[in-house]
Amino acid sequence: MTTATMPVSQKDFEKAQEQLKLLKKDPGNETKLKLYALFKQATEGPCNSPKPGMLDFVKKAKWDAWNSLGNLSQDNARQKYTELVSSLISAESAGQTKDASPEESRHDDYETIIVTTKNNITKIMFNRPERKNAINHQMYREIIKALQEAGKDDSTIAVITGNGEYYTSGNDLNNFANVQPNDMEKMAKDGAELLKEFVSCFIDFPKPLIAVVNGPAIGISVTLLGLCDIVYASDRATFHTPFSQLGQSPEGCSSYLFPKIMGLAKANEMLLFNKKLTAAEACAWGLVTEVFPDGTFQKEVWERLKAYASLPKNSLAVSKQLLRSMEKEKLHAVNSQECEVLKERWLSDECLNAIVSFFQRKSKL
Ligand SMILES: CCCCC/C=C/CC(=O)SCCNC(=O)CCNC(=O)[C@H](O)C(C)(C)COP(=O)(O)OP(=O)(O)OC[C@H]1O[C@@H](n2cnc3c(N)ncnc32)[C@H](O)[C@@H]1OP(=O)(O)O
Repeated sequence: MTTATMPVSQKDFEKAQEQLKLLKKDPGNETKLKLYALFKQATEGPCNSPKPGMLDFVKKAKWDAWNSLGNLSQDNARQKYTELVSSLISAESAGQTKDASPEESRHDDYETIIVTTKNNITKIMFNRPERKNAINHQMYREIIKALQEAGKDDSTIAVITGNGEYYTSGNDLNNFANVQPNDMEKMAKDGAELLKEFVSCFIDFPKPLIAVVNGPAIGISVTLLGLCDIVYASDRATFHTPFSQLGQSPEGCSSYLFPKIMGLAKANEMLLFNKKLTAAEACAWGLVTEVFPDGTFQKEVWERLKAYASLPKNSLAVSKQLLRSMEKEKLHAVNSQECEVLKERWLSDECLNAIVSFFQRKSKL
């Protein structure tokens, strides 16, 4: 959470040092390192001392923490130190332990998704439950922004999930509604560009990206699972890619990744013939990593993710990038081609009839 900048005097800073000594509970190594780093930065400025040897673990951890503060000003470091001590004191007096489990912080500026960070995990949650989390243009843009930020923030892993009953019902069909005949070509061109950028963010995401599929998933939300590193699903989830039913064609690199994941014969059933999979089938076909009973889904999955997110962050990131690197160029080429084909599909009578049918309440999946 961002706090307003309030100048902190030298006297407040010294008082915070005294208060820290009164803490009854050990605040945990992570917090102690943060305090050490902020203290050094506040009193000596940016870290200029030579990096300790790899095997000098304690000194190296302290040096890394200090060095990670970069050019943070001494005033700001003093302020952050004072705030951290004050939050530790309040947490202790409220009977809470404030160790390696910081509070959840909510990222501002999003309307269609909720983005939070806690326990080294940035969670991006589709948040239009009354529309089954259908992805409108604003949501595509917000997810792009959230992924770009999550790729750079301090979190170790990122999670994508849905709020409410659905994971998501896929593309919001209103994205095609109310378009004047003269604007159709522009709608298709802009849509293809947005889609290409959106899928690219998944291809390039630099850290482990985990899908927590809390309920039914449709269309693009299913194809993107092939670009996630782990997929956990509730046994209530289903997986449906009704592209031909909608007069459309596969996206999210599924035309390339699904045959690799599940074999061509099974990919054809999903991508050509609209076969809807249960969670158990999706797991047997390799699209889902593990299925959990719905009653214990959230508890079991988040406990597991919390443990994963405490693993060394950089090691996870480089390993993920290694696993993806050989395919990246290919995936971008597939994404471009899929978007080109879709651009044409969106102008086809087959697609337009399917959309009209949905809005006339004649067809639902
Ligand atoms: C930049 C563009 C990129 C494009 C990328 C392309 C991607 C391809 C795809 O994702 S294809 C998949 C598209 N999705 C669908 O076709 C799903 C359509 N929805 C349904 O079939 C049904 O709504 C349902 C099966 C998901 C749920 O049915 P149910 O009866 O349980 O609930 P309702 O239909 O009453 O839903 C509640 C309201 O939400 C609206 N809604 C749900 N999903 C969508 C959607 N995808 N698009 C638009 N609107 C959706 C639904 O219309 C209801 O609204 P209402 O209360 O006003 O009637």
